[in-house]
Amino acid sequence: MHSGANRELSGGFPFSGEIVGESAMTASNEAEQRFERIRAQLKARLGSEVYSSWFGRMKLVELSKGVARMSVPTAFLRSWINGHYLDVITELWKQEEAGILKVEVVVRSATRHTAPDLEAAPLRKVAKQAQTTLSSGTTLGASKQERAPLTRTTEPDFRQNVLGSPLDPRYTFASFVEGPSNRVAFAAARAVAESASSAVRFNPLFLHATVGLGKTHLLQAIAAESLRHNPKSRVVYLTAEYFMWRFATAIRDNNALTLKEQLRDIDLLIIDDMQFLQGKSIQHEFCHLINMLLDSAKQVVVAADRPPSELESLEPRVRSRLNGGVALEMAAPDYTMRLAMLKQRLASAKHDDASLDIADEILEHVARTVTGSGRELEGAFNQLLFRQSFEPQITIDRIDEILGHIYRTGEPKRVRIEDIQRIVARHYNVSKTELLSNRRTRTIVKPRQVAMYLSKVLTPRSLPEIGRRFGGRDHTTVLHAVRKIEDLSGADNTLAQELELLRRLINDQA
Ligand SMILES: Nc1ncnc2c1ncn2[C@@H]1O[C@H](COP(=O)(O)OP(=O)(O)OP(=O)(O)O)[C@@H](O)[C@H]1O
Repeated sequence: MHSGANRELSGGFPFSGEIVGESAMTASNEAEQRFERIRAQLKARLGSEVYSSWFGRMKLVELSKGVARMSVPTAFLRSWINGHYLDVITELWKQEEAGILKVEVVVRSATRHTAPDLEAAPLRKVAKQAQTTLSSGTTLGASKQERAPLTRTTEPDFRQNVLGSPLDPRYTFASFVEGPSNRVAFAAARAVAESASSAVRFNPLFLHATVGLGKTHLLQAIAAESLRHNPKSRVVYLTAEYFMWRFATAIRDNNALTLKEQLRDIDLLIIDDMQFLQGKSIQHEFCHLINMLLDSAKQVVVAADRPPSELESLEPRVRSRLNGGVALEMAAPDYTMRLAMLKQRLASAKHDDASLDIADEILEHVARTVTGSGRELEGAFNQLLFRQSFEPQITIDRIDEILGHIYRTGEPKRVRIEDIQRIVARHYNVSKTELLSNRRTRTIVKPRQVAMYLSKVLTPRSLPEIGRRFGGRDHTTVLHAVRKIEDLSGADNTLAQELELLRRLINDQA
């Protein structure tokens, strides 16, 4: 994190804090008082039930240069408020402060921290799913702030409009360790990021690798670097799952046309986790979009866990379009790269806390023994840092003991959907058959939605796959369940505690 200087608001309210997240910013008392009055008026106009459903967790981030910026915890809340209440909020702000030109609602992405713990890996995936960036730094969802710190080279951008979110500023070319296993992919990524849109050479550029080998890091570095080279270019980074969700909600809210127009108007489209793109109509939209971009010589970059020819769930025409460019594989890092990654993480951690240190021989030992992906190394490093804080004289034997499960399995523990279903069913005293059935009684709907939610946050499974595992439901049903539980748990402490308890039971089981 970096400290931001005190600033003077246009309305004359002093405002100080950091530019990392709304939690880091403290709006002045006067601004807060105005916001409080707006909240009270919203409650009076809409009734306390509607108010608490949509605005209960809204906070003031900033009042600056004619812009009132508020934050909410989920992308869903943001899109709902924007779609239904932006006019009324704008009107109320204007009554409070005539100089307000614009009202923005952003997602509190930077405040989602999880403990540095290996089991957190699947959670990162969920956060990643909800990311989109436009050149103007616009948000649709949460960002991957849970990741361990790498060097920040840019400040997060909080400007918002209809699409997109700030990229994770730690994912840059500078923080990406290059070596024999990713050199070609790295060079292609740089070439794409540095070339003007008129000089498109590898199109589409398709990067593939198994989990945790740096695809997302490289994709986000492409986006960040392209924007650095050409700040006016329109860059969109999003995951396939998020693309699906955007279309599903746009269709539901009758604004698919607007979304299509926004997507048509971009210079660089970057799609992550392509293997999760499901559904005929969504694939049709996607195919249409990339055809249009490729035909107008706009760059498309795609990443997946396998080459295009093996993406069986994709329609043949989407596959063939992806096959028409350059496909490059990234493999696991060698010892030198692993050591460089660990050293880089340590340097970044020291940047935040100069008292931290880990002996070279320990880093070398970990680089020799944790031979899998960047994500495993990240997990091992976080464990090391955590242990060092209360075992400063830590020995190599002790490290082997702590990291043994990574060495043994080569992968963090995986939670299974069956275990989630079993544990949730037992907790709520329903049978697994009922959980998977079509019964819609409240006593069954809630456990079913909780189980779907936990499946999404505790496993790397896609929404369509979770839908299949819950009695052949559609992915939009799963998405609805995830959003519902996410929103309810923010307002309902008992539910939040239940979820925490279930998480523990499930993790103990894994
Ligand atoms: N070559 C590398 N240099 C620096 N960091 C790396 C490298 N490869 C992986 N990492 C780090 O490992 C972690 C996992 O990488 P990332 O999320 O980019 O993997 P991924 O290939 O997208 O995985 P998944 O398929 O699960 O989405 C990140 O913290 C990333 O910064």
